Amino acid sequence: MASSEEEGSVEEKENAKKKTIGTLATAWLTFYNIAMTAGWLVLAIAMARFYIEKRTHKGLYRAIQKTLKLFQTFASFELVHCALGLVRTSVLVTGVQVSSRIFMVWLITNTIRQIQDEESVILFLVVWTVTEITRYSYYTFNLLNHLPYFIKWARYNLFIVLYPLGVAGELLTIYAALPYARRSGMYSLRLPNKYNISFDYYYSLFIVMCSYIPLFPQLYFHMLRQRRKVLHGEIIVEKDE
Ligand SMILES: CCCCCCCCCCCCC[C@@H](O)CC(=O)SCCNC(=O)CCNC(=O)[C@H](O)C(C)(C)COP(=O)(O)OP(=O)(O)OC[C@H]1O[C@@H](n2cnc3c(N)ncnc32)[C@H](O)[C@@H]1OP(=O)(O)O
Repeated sequence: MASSEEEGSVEEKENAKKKTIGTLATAWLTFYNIAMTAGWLVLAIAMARFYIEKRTHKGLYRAIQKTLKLFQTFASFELVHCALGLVRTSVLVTGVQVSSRIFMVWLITNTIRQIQDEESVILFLVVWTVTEITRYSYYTFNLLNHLPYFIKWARYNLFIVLYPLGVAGELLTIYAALPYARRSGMYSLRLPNKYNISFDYYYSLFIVMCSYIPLFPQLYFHMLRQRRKVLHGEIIVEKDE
């Protein structure tokens, strides 16, 4: 049987280990949030400069696409953060949010070039940019324990308008992509083939569009609950999501 002295030192070691992990996690999250805020700020400046110089939105997506793809893909780390328990967020909610963005960037706007100049693309780009600058700066200042009230206010109020606008931009963009997806037969597998399976990207886009109906309200109500908790101090018992 271990003596009480030995037990005490095991506990001390465990506590020290937890503290080190906590410090490392905070350092990583601070670095990550600063990098993401900077990335989205660079995007905002690039978009504003493009529009001021060219006076048109045509060609804007092509001009900023590398930065967008880099930082939106980097957002996949958010799934790792909640899976590892570094942040108190549901993997499911984050998964839906991140995967829909990755899908929009890589499988819609990046691959279907003909739609890159659509106004709806600019709509979701502007909305995402405002959202992410606010969100990542909120996380950064929160971690540093110096959160200005206007950032807190913006984080938990702007989404009320920005979320529906972003969703509208995304849905209109997928809708604009439909004819090109149908004509090109891209990412589709027709029968007969050696795997004996068929997949139609065009129809799967309809499924994605329909999936916004049950999934978007979940995200929106999740944010409304967060808003009540953070701005009005309501204690909310979250069900396992
Ligand atoms: C394969 C094809 C799939 C297709 C699926 C199609 C269906 C799609 C339907 C959904 C459509 C979504 C569309 C969307 O892209 C449109 C837009 O985004 S429009 C723009 C407006 N959007 C927003 O405002 C929401 C932005 N997103 C988020 O806020 C988050 O992603 C979300 C997961 C929704 C919510 O975040 P969270 O639950 O984390 O809320 P909090 O910010 O309050 O954080 C909770 C606590 O965790 C701490 N935290 C979280 N992340 C960090 C971090 N990076 N660093 C440090 N701390 C972090 C946070 O501080 C909170 O801690 P505490 O409670 O202690 O204060």
